[in-house]
Amino acid sequence: MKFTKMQGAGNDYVYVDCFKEKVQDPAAAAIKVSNRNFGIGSDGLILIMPSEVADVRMRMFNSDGSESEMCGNGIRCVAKYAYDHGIVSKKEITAETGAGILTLQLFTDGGNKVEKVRVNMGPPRLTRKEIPMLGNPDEKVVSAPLNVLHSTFNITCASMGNPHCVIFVDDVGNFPVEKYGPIIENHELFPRRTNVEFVQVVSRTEIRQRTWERGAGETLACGTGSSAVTAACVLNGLTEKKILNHLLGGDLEMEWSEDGNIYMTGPAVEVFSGEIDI
Ligand SMILES: N[C@@H](CCC[C@H](N)C(=O)O)C(=O)O
Repeated sequence: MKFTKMQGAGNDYVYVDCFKEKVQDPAAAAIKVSNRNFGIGSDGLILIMPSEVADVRMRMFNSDGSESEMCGNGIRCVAKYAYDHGIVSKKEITAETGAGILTLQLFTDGGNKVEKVRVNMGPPRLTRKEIPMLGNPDEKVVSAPLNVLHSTFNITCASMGNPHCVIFVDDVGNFPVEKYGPIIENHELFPRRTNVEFVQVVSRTEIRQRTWERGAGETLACGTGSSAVTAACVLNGLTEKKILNHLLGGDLEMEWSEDGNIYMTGPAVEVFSGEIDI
């Protein structure tokens, strides 16, 4: 299988061009290629596919083989691959995902390669039934208490096509993400599990985020997570609607716009290409 390794803010995936390649069992391939000792090493596998309703289609698999509806850092890299490898020739493109059809704006460098992408991530979906979460289906979850081990956290939850649980902490750098992340990911409140974001507010326009991803563990960045966090910051009255998010692997510019959609702007980088037996 021919592949290209790409990363967006350090959130790295193995990408397969399914305009040319066929992947029989993507879940098994995701587990194999993601292994950082015996495989290529990544947070998961992303298939770049033809679409009947958009310029390109993305399917995304976590490193444990589970499929997610959406990947924010991944969709920027899909857009870069599609433009740089001649699948599209426009600088505004559409992409079909499990979270619907998204519109992306591409920014190129001097060599006409994409270096930055702005994505309309759509609106945050805030009710329990949309996330999904147990409890009153029409209720929003904003700063609701959740007991984990011997601590109580106030959680704010949102779906960006995939589920997110946001927790504000005082010192995110020293927060034990590995201790609490997996317990909240698998908490009975979330029937499809959840991604978990730990966030420190630096100012009204700047935050720091670490993410425990469903199906992958702690990663260097999460684009859908950053979008859910932007909504959570505003809903809790902590920041303006336009913020700079510092993640472990880089920065994302975020905006919850007046049109109700969340816009994310960030880097997309091709690392290397190769071939692997699967
Ligand atoms: N890192 C991604 C999200 C990947 C999927 C997630 N782990 C899930 O299972 O929903 C991003 O940048 O959004």
